[in-house]
Amino acid sequence: MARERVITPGGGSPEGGGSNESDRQRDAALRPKLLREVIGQKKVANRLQIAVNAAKKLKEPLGHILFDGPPGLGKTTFATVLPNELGSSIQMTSGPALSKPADMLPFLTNLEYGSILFIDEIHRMPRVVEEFIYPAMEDFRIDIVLGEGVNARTINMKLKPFTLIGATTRSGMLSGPMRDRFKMQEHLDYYTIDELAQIVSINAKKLALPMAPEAAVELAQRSRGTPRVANSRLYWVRSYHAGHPAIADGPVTLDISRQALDMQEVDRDGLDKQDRRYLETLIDVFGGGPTGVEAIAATMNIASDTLTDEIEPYLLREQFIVRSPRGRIATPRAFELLGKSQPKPNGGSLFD
Ligand SMILES: Nc1ncnc2c1ncn2[C@@H]1O[C@H](COP(=O)(O)OP(=O)(O)OP(=O)(O)O)[C@@H](O)[C@H]1O
Repeated sequence: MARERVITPGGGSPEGGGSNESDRQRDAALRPKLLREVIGQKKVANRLQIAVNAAKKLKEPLGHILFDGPPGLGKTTFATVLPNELGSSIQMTSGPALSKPADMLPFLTNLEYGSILFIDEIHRMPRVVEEFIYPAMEDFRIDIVLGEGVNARTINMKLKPFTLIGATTRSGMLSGPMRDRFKMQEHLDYYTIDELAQIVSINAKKLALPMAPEAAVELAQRSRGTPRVANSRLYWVRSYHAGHPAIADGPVTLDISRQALDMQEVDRDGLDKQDRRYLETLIDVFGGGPTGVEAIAATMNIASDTLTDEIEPYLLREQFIVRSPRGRIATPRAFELLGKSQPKPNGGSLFD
């Protein structure tokens, strides 16, 4: 298995968008170790398998890879599976932890032939660091400037050929030159109920939690198409089950799964309190929109990045909201969910 080294300049933690440290530790325990254990994302997994086979056969490092997609869909999972497949090591950091070129040095000097450097939230890396690693990505060398002004000298340092894996929830924020340096660019999409139910069943087994297949499907249906959400709901169902002596000895049934999720205020569409608060704000405060995301964020007292990266992608996909040039608009489905009637400006619908 791969050796994993997490080095964070400045002592920070390599946090990615959309998850806190305890989520990350729990995720790590449930993460698939090999490509064949990865559920769903079949086209991506097949392409990666070919790239891994080729790298092994040609005895070359894997080309640089960029993963993009909403949080919790498996970008880190794919990045950590690859060194296991290749028998190489991985170092992990994140864009916000790399504020200056010197922050890259511990990683670059620790590289081994064919090892992986994983940068989560790569879109948040400052431009100066981005430009510093271009030659590292292209020619496996870096230019270090020593001294200042007229005394400045540039030293050229050779690096061991390696693979950079970047993960981003916002590929649009990456510069063109950075994006172009990745040989493979893979987009991860939401999972089907079936795929998520498989992940739930496998992870329930890893946690030694007996669970009826219908209970796993119920949990999958309420997990916003996202494995990380499914994992966190699974941990809650496990606590609910263990916390009720009357049921703790039997398996988790459909009923138990429903009761646990109802208690956590996760509805049948998988929306939680935060999602409903978003829709309530948009409908009650802004009349269903159109309104800008900054205004919604300020009213909810929440960072607008959290809305755009974590809450909105699923609401958009499930058509509870739409985006227009003038801002976000609640759809009839959102009004229906909250039991509100839709205003008809000028006698017409918002969508006229
Ligand atoms: N394809 C998959 N098959 C099985 N389990 C998966 C898969 N993708 C993700 N998971 C599960 O979901 C958890 C979260 O996934 P992961 O941390 O890779 O998401 P991420 O996209 O990197 O999120 P972020 O960008 O927020 O860091 C993993 O620990 C794993 O348990």
